[in-house]
Amino acid sequence: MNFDRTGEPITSQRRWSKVRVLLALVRPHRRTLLLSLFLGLGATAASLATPMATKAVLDSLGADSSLAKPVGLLLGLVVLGGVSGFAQWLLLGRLAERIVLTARQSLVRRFFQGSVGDVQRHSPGELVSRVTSDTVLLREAASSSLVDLVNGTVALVGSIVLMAVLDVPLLLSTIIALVLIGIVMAVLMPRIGAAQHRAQQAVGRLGGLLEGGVRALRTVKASRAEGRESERVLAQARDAERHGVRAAVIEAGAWSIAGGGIQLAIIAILAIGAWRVGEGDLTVPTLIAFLLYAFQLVEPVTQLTTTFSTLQSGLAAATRIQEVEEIETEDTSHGGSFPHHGTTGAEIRLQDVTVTYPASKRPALDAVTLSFPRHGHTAIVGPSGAGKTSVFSSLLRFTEPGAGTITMDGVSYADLSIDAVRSRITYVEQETPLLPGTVRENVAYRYPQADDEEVWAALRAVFLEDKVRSLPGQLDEPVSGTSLSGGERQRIALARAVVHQPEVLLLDEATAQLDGLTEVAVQRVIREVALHGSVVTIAHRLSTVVDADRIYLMEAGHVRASGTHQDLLATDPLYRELVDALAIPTLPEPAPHP
Ligand SMILES: Nc1ncnc2c1ncn2[C@@H]1O[C@H](COP(=O)(O)OP(=O)(O)OP(=O)(O)O)[C@@H](O)[C@H]1O
Repeated sequence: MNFDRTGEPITSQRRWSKVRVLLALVRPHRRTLLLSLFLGLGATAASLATPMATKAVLDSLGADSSLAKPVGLLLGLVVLGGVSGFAQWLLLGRLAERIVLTARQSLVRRFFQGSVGDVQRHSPGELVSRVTSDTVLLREAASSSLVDLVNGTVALVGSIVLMAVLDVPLLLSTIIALVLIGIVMAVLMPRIGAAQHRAQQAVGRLGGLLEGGVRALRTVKASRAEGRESERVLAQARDAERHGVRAAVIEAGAWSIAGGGIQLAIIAILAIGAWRVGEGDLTVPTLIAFLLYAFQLVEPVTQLTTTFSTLQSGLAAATRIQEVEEIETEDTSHGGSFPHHGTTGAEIRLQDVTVTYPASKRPALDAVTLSFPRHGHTAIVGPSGAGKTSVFSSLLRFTEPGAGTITMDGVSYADLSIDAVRSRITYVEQETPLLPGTVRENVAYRYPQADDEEVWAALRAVFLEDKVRSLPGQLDEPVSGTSLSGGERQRIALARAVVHQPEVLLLDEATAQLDGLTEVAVQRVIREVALHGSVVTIAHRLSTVVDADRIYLMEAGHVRASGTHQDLLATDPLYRELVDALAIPTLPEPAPHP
């Protein structure tokens, strides 16, 4: 039995599921594959018939008959083989590219349609390597290898049958060589596959580490850790090289054994054949035709060796692709929608909501009850790990609660589609990621139908109009080429939230210190959106909490207290501690209650 890297046995069921990944890729292109198989068989048939046609030419020499017919046949076979082979390779080249596209489409859709938790369990660099390099390995296995496998087998079996027609005793040495080669291959091929799988895993880890390192390049440099970081990434490159070399060495061994075995069989055929010709037991044309078949065997045998190796590498890639295929896609349209509502904003309630993450024993939210009114600003505060982000994840349905209910405008989330819920919520992440594209595309991301006037108005609201007008491309300036500061990036994300009046705005404030302008922009956005909609903030700034209409103080998955800033200051020591940490400068202590 073979074992994978984790020590888990590679059972026939797991092997079969990898094959299923390959077949699923091929299925949409089966007609093209069948056509190229058919053309390949044409080429194989032509090459199988060639020794017989050669024998016919040689036989006609002694028989005083016309040479024209057998020579014409030989020429015809050469043309048939050439044309079929050419057409087959053209088709296969196209098929390979289509297969790689099919695989990439399926993976990319999984990434974007899988749940946040499932997708983000993988490192981005790892996922990239699966889309870019693993699909290429799979492409070879799913296109030319499948065709080569069939053609090689037909050529092998056809040659043996035709050799048997020519002379059975001579066939014996060929059969012995083929059986020995088969045994050696059965032992070596799984080892090639395992080494290739490990090399691919190392390349995947390399992608993950590289992505993380480049993302944190400033920290790396400021910590003078360039050498350490590149060593960490290169260790994976060396690991990939080690396993790659191991696979190549085994492959070279397998290839030489296969080729060498056939060469030895040819020598044996030549020696035995020559002796039998001398005995008058065999004709020269038959021996030549037999030798031509034996020489022809070199190609299918070595081709099958290479094909098996390519298939192994494709199956190893299929395993890694299958891991992504196992990410369940979210059906965002399943469920009901809201009845037409004429009012602005939305009222949301969480009733006894409990959330426990798969990897965790303790619930992140434990029977939490919260309500967010249709209009106004509600802040959630609490120490790290209190469950604030989990409230947002539940509101956005990134996470489904294990117990309890969430309702929006009185309709339970259970009766609503994910699309219906998310269509009414605008979310500003703490990290405020900008997407590849222009300033306009980034600002209008949530509301793509926004016209230029609306985009400029949103930029104006967050004090970014002058900055964007100063860029050479203005709204068409790509954000990747723009040296936007951290605060400016946060304000682009805020502009994205206000380009269209949101019904519900979930704002996860940055924990890092905001520049004064950005802080004012945050307050302004909260105030304006809260006039007509519901704003819920995960607040990390004193300026955000003081004006909130209501504050929920969370601790260890519970709601510990709620009220206004002044209420909580007066009643809750944990809140006072938090405020002390947030306050710059510290607020004066409230006057003691009489
Ligand atoms: N995907 C996850 N898998 C397992 N545990 C998680 C996951 N996300 C959060 N947790 C855990 O759930 C608890 C609540 O996390 P949550 O992110 O909601 O807290 P938070 O109040 O937002 O913290 P912070 O202010 O540090 O962001 C923590 O103990 C956290 O470790």
